[in-house]
Amino acid sequence: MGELETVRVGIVGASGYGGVQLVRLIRDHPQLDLVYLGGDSSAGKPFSDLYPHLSQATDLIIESVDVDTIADRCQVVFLSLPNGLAYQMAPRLLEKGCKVLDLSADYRFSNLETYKNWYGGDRADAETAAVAVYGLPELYRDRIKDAQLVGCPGCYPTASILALAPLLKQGMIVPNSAIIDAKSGISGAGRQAKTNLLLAEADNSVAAYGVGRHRHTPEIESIGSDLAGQDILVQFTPHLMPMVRGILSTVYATLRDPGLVREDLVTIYTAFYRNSPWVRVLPAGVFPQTKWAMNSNMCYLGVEIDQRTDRAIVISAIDNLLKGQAGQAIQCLNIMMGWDETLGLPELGFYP
Ligand SMILES: NC(=O)C1=CN([C@@H]2O[C@H](COP(=O)(O)OP(=O)(O)OC[C@H]3O[C@@H](n4cnc5c(N)ncnc54)[C@H](OP(=O)(O)O)[C@@H]3O)[C@@H](O)[C@H]2O)C=CC1
Ligand SMILES: CC(=O)N[C@@H](CCC(=O)OP(=O)(O)O)C(=O)O
Repeated sequence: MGELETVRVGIVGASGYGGVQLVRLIRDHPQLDLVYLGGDSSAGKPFSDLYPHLSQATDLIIESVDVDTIADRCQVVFLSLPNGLAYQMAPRLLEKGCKVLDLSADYRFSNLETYKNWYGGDRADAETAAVAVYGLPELYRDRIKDAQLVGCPGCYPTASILALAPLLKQGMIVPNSAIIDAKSGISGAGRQAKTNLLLAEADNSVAAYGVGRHRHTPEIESIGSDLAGQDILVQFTPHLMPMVRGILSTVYATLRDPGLVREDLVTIYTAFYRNSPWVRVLPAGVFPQTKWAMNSNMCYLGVEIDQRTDRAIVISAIDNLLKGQAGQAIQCLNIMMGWDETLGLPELGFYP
């Protein structure tokens, strides 16, 4: 096999939690060359001033965003920005020939009306949105391969959809019966200062938020409906946990076939994810914890059936900043470039 091409990449939103993961992952990736960092309030500062412990990773200075400059320098651009900004940049970056991976919600919805209902904003980029591919490789690998624009999934949707997908795809559950109880570490909220994210507020405490109305609900439902081949609804409740990283998503759904036992589910899930190196289905009776996934791009799945209620219970653990965000974006890029899906990504987590 010949040498793989080295690709010039840039990050817009480099100072944030997604940006800083990307800097580290790109530095450890054999085929990527980091040539551009962009931002807003951090513009003009060397990245190493913001993150001195990463000074050996890059000596780039964060620049204010100028699409022409980015496109001149980069073949691939990661947009790691608050919702509502990527759609103002992506169409021009694509026009100039860049491949774009958006970590925000802007390109996750094939139906822009759904996006506008939940996120607001005035979208004039329907043509661009129509060519975006949802960046969950385990389900859409074939489409990601040919994509120029990938809308990377949210962290809760990644954990929750991977837990539900085999059940939905194979029509195994009663429609609308899925209930998702999910917990996230605080880094899921990004690096912004907010009162509820203060140590004094969040430590030694667990709280639900966005109850019955979190914006990841329509994202899970739209992908879930695509898998099920019919419109489905889910009940989704997120919780903020007193930890930095990780998502644990526990999914309950009523099985159509009461005769199934948990070993059947292990077999079905193992077969479904047999070509997915970043999903590990655990043996019967084993359930994951978030710490297993910390600093790994792996999603761990544990499955069970409660014979009394005929419910499948699937527990999914990921690192919200890796498989839930920056790691998954690199996984998508690997596929877009025709590289091995695992290239440059951390497999083993930090433990304990
Ligand atoms: N955190 C997580 O676990 C996950 C986050 N996501 C999504 O990924 C995206 C990034 O998240 P995260 O890294 O956590 O967010 P952060 O709040 O940590 O970072 C946001 C970044 O956006 C930059 N930025 C803000 N406004 C502008 C602007 N007008 N022009 C240029 N840059 C701007 C900031 O730059 P500056 O400091 O220079 O102002 C900062 O670097 C978000 O859409 C988020 O919803 C998705 C999955 C998981
Ligand atoms: C703990 C926490 O606050 N988590 C974030 C989810 C992060 C994420 O994936 O959000 P996007 O869909 O905006 O990319 C939240 O609930 O808003």
